[in-house]
Amino acid sequence: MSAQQPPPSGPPRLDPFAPPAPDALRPPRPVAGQPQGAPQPTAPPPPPDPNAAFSIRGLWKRFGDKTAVAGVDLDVPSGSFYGIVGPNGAGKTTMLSMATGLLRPDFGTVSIHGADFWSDPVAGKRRLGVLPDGVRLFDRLTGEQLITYAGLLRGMDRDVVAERTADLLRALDLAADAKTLVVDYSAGMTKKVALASALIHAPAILVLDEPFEAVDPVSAANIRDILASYVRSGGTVVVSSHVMDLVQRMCDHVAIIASGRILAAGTVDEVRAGASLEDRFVDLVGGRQSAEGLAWLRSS
Ligand SMILES: Nc1ncnc2c1ncn2[C@@H]1O[C@H](COP(=O)(O)OP(=O)(O)OP(=O)(O)O)[C@@H](O)[C@H]1O
Repeated sequence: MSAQQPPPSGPPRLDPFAPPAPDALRPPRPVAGQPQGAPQPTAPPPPPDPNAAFSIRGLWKRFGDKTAVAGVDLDVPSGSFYGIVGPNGAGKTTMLSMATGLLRPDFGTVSIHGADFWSDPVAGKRRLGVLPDGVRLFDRLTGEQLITYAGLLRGMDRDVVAERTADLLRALDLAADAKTLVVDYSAGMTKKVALASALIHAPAILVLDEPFEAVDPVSAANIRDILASYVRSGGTVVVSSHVMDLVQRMCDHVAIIASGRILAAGTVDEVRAGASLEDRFVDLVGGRQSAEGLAWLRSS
């Protein structure tokens, strides 16, 4: 159809690629005069905290009919070691992807040290080191080449990149496999080389989605040491993990997320409220299933 032709008459057609109408995404607003027990209006969230490493307000993401993140407000204090925990499909990866520029939110804001992220994502990304979950790497490069590439992409000096690459390969126990193609790495080695690529430019904030998945215990302890010293020197770390015990020991703050909402957030001691983080998590999230339905699984 040429630009001169008038638009077709008749009822408007539905565009399958159009984003859902805002009102379809938001939680139902309580109606004035509803009977007792009806949902009450919630107070508007406070404005973004300019001192926080991340200040997230009213973040929403929907995929078709599925609401993955349903109005998250979260402040990650600068210099904190912040754990994000939640059951499978809770929305952790989706939330972190929106906070780090990998996925555009449907609604809401993300501020990094007071600056609105999505109005200038390139500036925001300069402050971040990100270990995304399940993103393909350039795996036809060797481990050494991949880390070097990440440093050069950040505009770093070649000599500094070479020095830091060697340091990172050594610290993450990858030096012997520096010349091996990443495609031939194990899952844990791949995780470590991706972590090294996120660290090379010494970012102010590190966001690590499941950094310990598939990593052996010695390497995991080395990574924990690296992250703890990074936080002691003023950096901020946000990690998502399913390992409650690890989060309780390693992090100073934690948020529990389920069905796209924050159920509890604060210091680890505030959130666990005298119980273990795991017990608190199970209390808040629920979902324990009995194995009764799997009687057929028992050997005779
Ligand atoms: N690109 C996508 N398209 C459709 N649905 C998606 C997409 N990404 C995520 N989802 C859905 O959004 C929900 C949240 O997924 P997400 O990966 O954020 O959860 P998660 O908390 O990181 O889970 P896990 O702990 O299992 O990694 C899930 O129901 C998932 O199926």
